[in-house]
Amino acid sequence: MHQYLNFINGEFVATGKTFENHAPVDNRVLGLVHEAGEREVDAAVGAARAALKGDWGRMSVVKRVELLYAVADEINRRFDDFLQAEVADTGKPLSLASHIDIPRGAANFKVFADIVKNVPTESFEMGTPDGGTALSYALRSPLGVVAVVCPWNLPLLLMTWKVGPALACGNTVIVKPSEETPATATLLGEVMNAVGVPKGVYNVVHGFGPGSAGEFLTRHPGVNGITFTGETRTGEAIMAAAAKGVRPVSFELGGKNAGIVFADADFDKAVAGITRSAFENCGQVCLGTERVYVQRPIFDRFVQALKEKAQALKVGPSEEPGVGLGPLISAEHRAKVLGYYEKAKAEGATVVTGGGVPDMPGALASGHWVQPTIWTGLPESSPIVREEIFGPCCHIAPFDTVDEAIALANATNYGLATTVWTQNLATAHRMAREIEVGLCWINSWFLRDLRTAFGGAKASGIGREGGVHSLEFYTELRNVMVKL
Ligand SMILES: NC(=O)c1ccc[n+]([C@@H]2O[C@H](COP(=O)([O-])OP(=O)(O)OC[C@H]3O[C@@H](n4cnc5c(N)ncnc54)[C@H](O)[C@@H]3O)[C@@H](O)[C@H]2O)c1
Ligand SMILES: O=C/C=C/C=C(\O)C(=O)O
Repeated sequence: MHQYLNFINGEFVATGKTFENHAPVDNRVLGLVHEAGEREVDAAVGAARAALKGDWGRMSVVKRVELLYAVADEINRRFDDFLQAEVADTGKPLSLASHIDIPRGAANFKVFADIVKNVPTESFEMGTPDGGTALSYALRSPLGVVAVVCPWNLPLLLMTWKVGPALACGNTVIVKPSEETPATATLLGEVMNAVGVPKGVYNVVHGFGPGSAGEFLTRHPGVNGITFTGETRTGEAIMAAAAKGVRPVSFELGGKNAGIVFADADFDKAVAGITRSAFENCGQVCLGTERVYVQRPIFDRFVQALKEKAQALKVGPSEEPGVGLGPLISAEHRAKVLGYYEKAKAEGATVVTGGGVPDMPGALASGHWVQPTIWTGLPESSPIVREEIFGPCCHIAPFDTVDEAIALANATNYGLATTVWTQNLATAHRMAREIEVGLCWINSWFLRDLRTAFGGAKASGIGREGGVHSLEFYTELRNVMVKL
């Protein structure tokens, strides 16, 4: 039976306490995960602290950057190991993991290695009251020991999106992967040892949230900052933990994103874009679209076209060619999503397609499958339109004016992302300016330039990561004033 061990101070560490890791495609047991207790979390924080004081803390930026490039190259050299591990843990299609998850898992190290190598700081010269001058210059130093708490939907990508800049800025990290997806964070420990990253720089503790590794880590007084991606309500709990000791947080949280399609849009591109944003990764993407608003003249045509796209999605296991939709991550999450499917029916929604569970053959019948689903006809007040479902489903409603589209999109406590489809420049820029989100895609979705600011507004997050913006969280900026 495969064992997923903790990774502390360069060593793989078993504990006496394990839990099963299940494959979403057929619920088979993939292995046993060794849950870290307070002792292991304390050891990981101690190792990270020691590394800051050791070789890693004394290492030049040039050498650090070389090591991060080596990490990326080793991930790419072991591409298939990471691909198989990620696909087993999540059930996502091979095509998706091989084009997005694993390549980005490596790229996240290279982009921040390049940024820290090239980013300038500031300097000012001023006149002083005695008629002389003074020179100020800024220095960046590492934040210190950083806790990285990760979700299960894009496990490697979202973990290295944080570990990459953290290490590039000279910090050390303790990663707490989701209990649903332990594999690739553990595998990265092998990579760190293989390329010579000093022990204690990268640590992994497995477990759950409350009363387990997640809580022990975020409450640990030796942690200098917490970067977290997950549900908004989890963010609230972690923020409370971070308050003791006044530790900074960087949060990527939940969303209930709107997709807005104007009558003048390129119709086929808009249909393809909304299909991706609603159903990719089985709807388990925080940036995904669960609320679609379509301008009235093309509403019926658009609903029909999206229905055809949803019904054309091949549902099946990762390795099957042409699979477009895998399972949800767990039986628990599937029960949550199916609860919303039932709620929509009970509220009288028009079920355009889906709303249930596909028939799967053999062992696959034990997987966490749901049908891609489209609803119309519900009021904006419905929980289906208000609450994050995080599954392959969306509600489509018509609108008439730009003002109405903006009001509909903004009528949520979330503020993560939106995707707007129009060929009218004025409309596009007005939507971009007035929609209250951190990420606005025009005639595109999930198109990523890693140098740009990434994050959510309102209840969807705190702070921005990406490009030089990551340095604001992962470093302390010190101003030095010299009297000349
Ligand atoms: N904004 C983004 O970039 C982004 C990206 C991916 C996922 N998400 C969000 O994440 C959610 C899905 O992921 P999930 O179900 O893993 O989220 P989750 O909040 O349930 O768990 C995320 C991580 O937090 C840990 N955790 C839970 N409670 C904790 C606590 N009290 N203290 C410390 N750690 C705790 C979990 O063990 C897990 O590792 C969705 O809401 C989705 O929108 C957001
Ligand atoms: O599910 C959420 C996806 C988040 C994506 C990123 O953080 C990224 O592309 O850097």
